[in-house]
Amino acid sequence: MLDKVKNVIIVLSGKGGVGKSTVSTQLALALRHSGHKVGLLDIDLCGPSVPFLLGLEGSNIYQCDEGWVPIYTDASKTLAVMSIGFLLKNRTDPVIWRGPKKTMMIRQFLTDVKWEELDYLIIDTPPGTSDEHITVMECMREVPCNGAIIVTTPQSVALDDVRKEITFCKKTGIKLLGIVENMSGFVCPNCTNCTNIFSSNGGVELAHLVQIPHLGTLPIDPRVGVLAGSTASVLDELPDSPTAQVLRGIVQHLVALT
Ligand SMILES: Nc1ncnc2c1ncn2[C@@H]1O[C@H](COP(=O)(O)OP(=O)(O)OP(=O)(O)O)[C@@H](O)[C@H]1O
Repeated sequence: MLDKVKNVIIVLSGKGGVGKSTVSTQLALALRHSGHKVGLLDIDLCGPSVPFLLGLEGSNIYQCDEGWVPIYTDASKTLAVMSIGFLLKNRTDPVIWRGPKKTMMIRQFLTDVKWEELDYLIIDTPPGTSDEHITVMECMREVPCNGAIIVTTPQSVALDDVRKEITFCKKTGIKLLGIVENMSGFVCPNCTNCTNIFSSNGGVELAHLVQIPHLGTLPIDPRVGVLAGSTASVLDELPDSPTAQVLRGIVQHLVALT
């Protein structure tokens, strides 16, 4: 039930391991930090990472008359989370499902979860343009979907796949809100200097090429990895970091759009 959800934002990438779930969780935490009520829906059925990233593994979903109740991270219910990870008996159990079953599960996440009043619902997706993406795009025709944020790393091997995702969004009519370039350079934990280990600027150039906004460039920052496993926001824990600055900018951009 998405009738009480004001804004829906999908986080996508053609490539695995580029930091979609990290960006999704930190964006959800940053929106909450700025006073919004937020939901985070993980539709990566085969590799759900949101329960781990927020330290919610082992949490159990229960059902009320109106549907599944999402996991709330705090008593004030400012962050609601749903993932298949909460429905598996063991976190190492594989989900071996064909398309129709995946489609049914994602539809249930959108229609059978009792999402309370939310300012933003962030949807974290698996890599690629498969059943999960097609289903969510179909469902988005019926709800107030603001559009998609594309996450990429700067290397051309990721950018090529990300371009496919952009074409997919255009074909399915989902608005592209912008590109986030992640893992762009390494911030030394000792001197805080940033070194470009791989290439840099690929996301910026792609945004320019496909004429969508570049929302920001996030460095590799081991301190961000350390925050995984808790509901600690980069904005609270590392307020002066380049990551926090970029997240603040993305939040401002999204709030201005919505
Ligand atoms: N900017 C960053 N700085 C440091 N570590 C990062 C950063 N972004 C992501 N990571 C780390 O990289 C790993 C992969 O990130 P994440 O799980 O978010 O990627 P993903 O794109 O969602 O992967 P998947 O292919 O499962 O969808 C995680 O261990 C995460 O902590």
